Amino acid sequence: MMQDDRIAALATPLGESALAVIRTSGEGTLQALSRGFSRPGTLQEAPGNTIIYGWLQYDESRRVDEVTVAVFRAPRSYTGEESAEIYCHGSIPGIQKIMELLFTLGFRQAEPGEFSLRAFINGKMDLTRAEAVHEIVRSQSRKAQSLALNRLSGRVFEEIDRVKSRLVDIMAAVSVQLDYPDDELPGEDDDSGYVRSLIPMDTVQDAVSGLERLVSSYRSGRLYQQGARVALAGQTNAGKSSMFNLFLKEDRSIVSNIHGTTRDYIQAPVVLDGIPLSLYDTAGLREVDEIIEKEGIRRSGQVIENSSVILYLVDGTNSDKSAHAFDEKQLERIGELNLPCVKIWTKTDLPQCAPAPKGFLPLSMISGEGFDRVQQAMMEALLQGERLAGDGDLVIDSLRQKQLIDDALDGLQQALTSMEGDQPLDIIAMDLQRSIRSLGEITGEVSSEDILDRVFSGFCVGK
Ligand SMILES: Nc1nc2c(c(=O)[nH]1)N(C=O)[C@@H](CNc1ccc(C(=O)N[C@@H](CCC(=O)O)C(=O)O)cc1)CN2
Ligand SMILES: Nc1nc2c(ncn2[C@@H]2O[C@H](COP(=O)(O)OP(=O)(O)OP(=O)(O)O)[C@@H](O)[C@H]2O)c(=O)[nH]1
Ligand SMILES: [Mg+2]
Repeated sequence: MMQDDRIAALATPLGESALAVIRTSGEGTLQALSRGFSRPGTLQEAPGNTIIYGWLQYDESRRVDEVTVAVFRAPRSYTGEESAEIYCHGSIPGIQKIMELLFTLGFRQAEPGEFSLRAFINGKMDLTRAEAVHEIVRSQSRKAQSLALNRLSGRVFEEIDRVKSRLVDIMAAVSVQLDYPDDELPGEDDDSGYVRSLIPMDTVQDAVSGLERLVSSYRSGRLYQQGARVALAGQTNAGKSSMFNLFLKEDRSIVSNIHGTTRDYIQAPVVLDGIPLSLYDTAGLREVDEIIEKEGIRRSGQVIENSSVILYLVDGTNSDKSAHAFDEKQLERIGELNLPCVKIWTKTDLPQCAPAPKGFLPLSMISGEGFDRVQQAMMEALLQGERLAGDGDLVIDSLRQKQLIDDALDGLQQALTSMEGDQPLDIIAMDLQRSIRSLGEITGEVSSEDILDRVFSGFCVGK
């Protein structure tokens, strides 16, 4: 990607809307834009952070749209470059015509994430903030958006920077010793004590626990951003579709006492505790020869295998022994797949319902009794020991960041082991250096084209 040319992109969805925003950026943007503007002088002389009204046009007789243009002067803009935002009418052909005009004026279509890439290159934001911009746009729940806002305001950056600067201080002292090994070198026998005086264990331990906290927030970060797939499974008539409707608070899936009512699985989105869930009602499991139902069961099997958590329902009023054996076989298979599973005993409102066996949560779809407990158990299964994040918590949501923190932790743990094993100072220094490098990569202080490509290519065009 070149940084010295002018880029343009639609920043809002392409569709019918009251207004649409087209972003432009790069040195010479206002000069270029003014050649297609009804008031070229006004636009060129406009101070930064002002809005100019006028027409986009090839000339007086070939007008393209009536617009307002927001003017940003370098370095006071999102990208840090001279920029302009065009507020036009939100019509698809209108937008297309404006983009064509911009191309003839010397702008090119921006790559995905290119505005944010430029902001990073021009020192407007570090990589954790740039990733947060993208995470905000993608957030599917209010909680996910709040957590991404914390990151945009620099909370991840600050935490990483805090840990890193302590390690850098240690490295500085270590480097001096490595460069001038003869200075104040104590006796050979007392080497480890001297290494420990240069590298305070508790500072390294503190760095480890800070980084471990961040890594462990990743699971809930993922959960808030990506959500989870929840499959309702069990034999026919167990109450899966009833439960599906209970989740959605809507009569969405057909419920009947005829076994095999649901054949095609049904998917619906639902947000629970700020976590966007994809809920699947599946075909009841049973041995059948009928070809359509058989296919429905096969497809449901795939949905179940690909879910993050399974809610397995058993009809508590069914006293049939072979039915119980069938359930046990299914649960065994789920166990083998290593999928988290919540076992639910349904129809507890009916007098013929047997008491829920050990490990099963009782539930009545009619009264809703037990539903809170089931939802809670499902969340616990999804979080696997993590606690739910609060709005103000520091939670990471980038696999890239998580992997780099893992690398940094690895280096620190290695350093600690080497210290315990009284390894020479230069070996320990290499481990510390590796950690520092990984931390620098998280914020983008250390970066390469590859890294930047990986971060920004997933963005939307116009971001
Ligand atoms: N019109 C508009 N609204 C927007 C954005 C945008 O790019 N344009 N944003 C895009 O994500 C978000 C806000 N983020 C922004 C970040 C920095 C600057 C900016 O111009 N910063 C300058 C000037 C700051 C100042 O005047 O004090 C700077 O940092 O130097 C603008 C928006 C959401 N709303
Ligand atoms: N009393 C009572 N009836 C229930 C309960 N849950 C489900 N039912 C009834 O049980 C029958 C089957 O419920 P569904 O939700 O259709 O069962 P399913 O698991 O989706 O069945 P298939 O689609 O055939 O696999 C319906 O008549 C429901 O009204 C419950 O908790 N209490
Ligand atoms: Mg059903």
